Amino acid sequence: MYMRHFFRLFSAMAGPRPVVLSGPSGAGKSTLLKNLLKEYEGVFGFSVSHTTRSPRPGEENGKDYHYVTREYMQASIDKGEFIESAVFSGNMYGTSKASVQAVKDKNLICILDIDMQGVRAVKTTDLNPIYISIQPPSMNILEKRLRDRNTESEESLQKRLDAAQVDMEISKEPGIFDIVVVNDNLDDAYGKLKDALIEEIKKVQKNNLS
Ligand SMILES: Nc1nc2c(ncn2[C@@H]2O[C@H](COP(=O)(O)OP(=O)(O)O)[C@@H](O)[C@H]2O)c(=O)[nH]1
Ligand SMILES: Nc1ncnc2c1ncn2[C@@H]1O[C@H](COP(=O)(O)OP(=O)(O)O)[C@@H](O)[C@H]1O
Repeated sequence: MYMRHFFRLFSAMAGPRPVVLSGPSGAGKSTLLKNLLKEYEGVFGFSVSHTTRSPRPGEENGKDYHYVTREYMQASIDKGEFIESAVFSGNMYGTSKASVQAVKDKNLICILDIDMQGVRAVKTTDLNPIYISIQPPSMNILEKRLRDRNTESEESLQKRLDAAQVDMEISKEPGIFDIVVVNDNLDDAYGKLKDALIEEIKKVQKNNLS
């Protein structure tokens, strides 16, 4: 009884559990998380990563990513400012401590969109997120969606497809993810994602109302 009370108090102090969305490039992570941020404003907050890749048309510095140089990013990593960082498709990506803290300070559920290297690194921290894998229905559909997105050069597209193959294999290993959502029909996938998060969503809504 006493222990249960203690744990409840402890988890309330720690705030809501973060959510990690991972999965191959083109699986639909950004699309799904943008829907969540829109439908549940005041519940979710996005952990804005740093990257050395160039912004795509429509992307905003400080909103989608913090776009930085390699020199700046490496110096910040060396100073210990990052929870994790990785090289993906020739560019550096990383989650700064400040990005996650900014979301936690607002008492929101922090969403991290990170690759498999990031997932492994986060598992060694005390972040304790819910791990969700977003997977495409097939390699062919993934390739079509990535091509239709029209954001990548042929070289970048091939690198993403190679990484996707590895990602899809690793994601089958039991124990890495709490939930796997196959993004075939978007509305169905979004429904499954919401179902997986509804407990945490309700907790935050209740806390932020009281
Ligand atoms: N480890 C890690 N991966 C990240 C981070 N930010 C983004 N990524 C991953 O980097 C990969 C490439 O992201 P991006 O260039 O936006 O391309 P997209 O996935 O094709 O939209 C994706 O798998 C992201 O999940 C980060 O801070 N850390
Ligand atoms: N269920 C779906 N059906 C068809 N197209 C989709 C679906 N989900 C996402 N897309 C499209 O596929 C592309 C890749 O999705 P995106 O969210 O950018 O993936 P990720 O963030 O995982 O790289 C985008 O152009 C997006 O509009």
